[in-house]
Amino acid sequence: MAAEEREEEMERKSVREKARLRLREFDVGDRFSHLPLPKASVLLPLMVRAGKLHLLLTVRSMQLRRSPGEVCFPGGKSEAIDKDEIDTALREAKEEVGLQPENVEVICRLVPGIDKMNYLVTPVVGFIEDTFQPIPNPDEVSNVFVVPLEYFVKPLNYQTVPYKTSSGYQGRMHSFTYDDPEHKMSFRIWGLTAHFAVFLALVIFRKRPTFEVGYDLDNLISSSENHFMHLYASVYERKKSNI
Ligand SMILES: CCCC(=O)SCCNC(=O)CCNC(=O)[C@H](O)C(C)(C)COP(=O)(O)OP(=O)(O)OC[C@H]1O[C@@H](n2cnc3c(N)ncnc32)[C@H](O)[C@@H]1OP(=O)(O)O
Ligand SMILES: [Mg+2]
Repeated sequence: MAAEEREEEMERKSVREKARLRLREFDVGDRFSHLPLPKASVLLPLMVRAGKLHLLLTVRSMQLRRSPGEVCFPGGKSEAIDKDEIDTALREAKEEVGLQPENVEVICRLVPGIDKMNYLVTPVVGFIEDTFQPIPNPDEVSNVFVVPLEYFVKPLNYQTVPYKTSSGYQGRMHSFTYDDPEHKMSFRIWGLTAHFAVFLALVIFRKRPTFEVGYDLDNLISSSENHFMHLYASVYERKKSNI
């Protein structure tokens, strides 16, 4: 290995090691697994490219019934064969973009979110190699692209949009437009996907973003869990009153 390559390899390892340590502090493990909602998982695939962390994202096929054409992470609903949320994320990533589970270094599970169908969606963070060549399954995925993780704290094109869930919970959603130099295309990343990407960037970079977030950044762990519990309470109350 040439000296330059050796240096690059060492830099890659140190970027990964720093991120790994920060992520482990935020690992929720199976603490939310008992909640009585249908389950889904997404894989937040991190890679180091040109010395910087990047996230891999997909564009959903236009043929899908749910959220066609939207940007999301590889992922999907839990199936009976899945042992836990990590299994679901890895199985779905294999099905959707041809990522082999043995090529993912799983680091942690982060605080879940709730989607518009009231699924409990667990984000699983894992490292992949930057040499990974996705094989999109055309039934589910129409495109795959990568975004520097830093974009989710320091975007060039950002909006915040109001939303109200079916359970009556009101909030604001992040919406990023990313001009991808590789595909020479713009991608809009919003909603739950943007929410997970922002949280991941906050956990890893520990710096104040250039836009408002609904967290106390000095107490990110408790603040993110409180945020989720408010959302969950509103969904739970609604489900109870519908019984
Ligand atoms: C409250 C905020 C709400 C929002 O944020 S909306 C704004 C932006 N959108 C987002 O952020 C996307 C958020 N959603 C997601 O990430 C995903 O929908 C979520 C929650 C992880 C669930 O994963 P999905 O991908 O919907 O589920 P999935 O992968 O299990 O299945 C998708 C559909 O594909 C189908 N499918 C699976 N394998 C297939 C195959 N081999 N050939 C053809 N179709 C196949 C599967 O049946 C499913 O269809 P359906 O949804 O049941 O109609
Ligand atoms: Mg899916």
